[in-house]
Amino acid sequence: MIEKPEFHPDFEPSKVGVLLVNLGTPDAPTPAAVRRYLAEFLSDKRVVELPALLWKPILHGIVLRTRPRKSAKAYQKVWTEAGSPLAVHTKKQAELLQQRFGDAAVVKHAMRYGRPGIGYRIQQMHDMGCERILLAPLYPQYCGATTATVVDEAGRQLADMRWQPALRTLPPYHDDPAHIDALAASVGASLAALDFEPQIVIASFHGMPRRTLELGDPYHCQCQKTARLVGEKLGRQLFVAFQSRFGSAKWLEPATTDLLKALPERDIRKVAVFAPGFSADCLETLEEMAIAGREQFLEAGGTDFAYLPCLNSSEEGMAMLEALVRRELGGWIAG
Ligand SMILES: C=CC1=C(C)c2cc3[nH]c(cc4nc(cc5[nH]c(cc1n2)c(C)c5CCC(=O)O)C(CCC(=O)O)=C4C)c(C)c3C=C
Ligand SMILES: [Fe+2]
Ligand SMILES: [Fe+2]
Repeated sequence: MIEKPEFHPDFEPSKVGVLLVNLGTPDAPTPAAVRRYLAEFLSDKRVVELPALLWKPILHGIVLRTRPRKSAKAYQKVWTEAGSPLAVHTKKQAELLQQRFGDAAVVKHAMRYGRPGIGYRIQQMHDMGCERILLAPLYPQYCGATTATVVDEAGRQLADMRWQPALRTLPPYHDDPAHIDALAASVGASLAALDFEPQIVIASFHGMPRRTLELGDPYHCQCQKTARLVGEKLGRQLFVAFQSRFGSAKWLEPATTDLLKALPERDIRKVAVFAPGFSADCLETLEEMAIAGREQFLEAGGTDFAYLPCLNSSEEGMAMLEALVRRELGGWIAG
């Protein structure tokens, strides 16, 4: 029998990990917690692409003094007993995906801002024996402010590790048939359950500064493609709009709020809105669309408004995630 050298450490058997990542959310719906979250999020150069000398005084002198209180009020409207909806859905997605993979992979979730952090999770999974990790940013459309910053953050963690896991990243899945089928099935079922027939259905994506489109970010085109493909599958045209405008620069248009306010004048009084850029419902969909968007539309003269939920941890959504992840794990786990 060959003796193990005394200095040789014990290793866990090699495992495969899957890390689902979403944006992040405050720890509590309070101004202090929201301020901590916004300070981290809005200091990311991938999110606000302004020179630091110009942006830091605005961020610390204006934004972080005013926005936390306003945003905390918005968070309070959607907060649940289990916590922030985004955190609840993302955790659940990881738990259900873990059940689908069983012993074949270790599945965890992380947040780009706030907790649990990406670096913490990569280290934890590596300590558990994951020598191969699939990093899966849960953004169907690629955007520097979302997908790229997740990969940047993982890179910072790897830079500090003596023994790095091998890393793969999930590509954008805006036009993946599994994604389009899941969205069409989910939206189709939600529309069929309504007690009114919407005259139009709006696909509302998170907005981005228009400049990012001019600089070559594929986000705008990928949003248009998702909406076109889902529309084809549903057999109806979808209207694309962009929500959550931030700051005074020009953002992608049309803005969802402007569209909702203008539609009743054109005698469009029954609408349904869904948010195919979000893999889980969150502040931006539940407060900005389902609550504020509804009010804006009804005040402008609309009569019927429906917000249709994201895929979240629905059967369609989980089947899609499993299909995407299984494909990306090709060669790492048995077919
Ligand atoms: C410059 C500002 C912002 C850019 C660019 C931006 C891009 C972007 N964001 C998401 C997804 C989410 N954003 C969320 C919240 C949120 N977003 C911004 C600003 C920008 N987003 C702010 C200030 C906030 C915080 C809330 C507020 O104060 O209004 C969330 C929800 C988080 C939650 O806790 O529920 C998500 C998800 C995408 C997909 C995107 C670019 C494509
Ligand atoms: Fe955002
Ligand atoms: Fe485009």
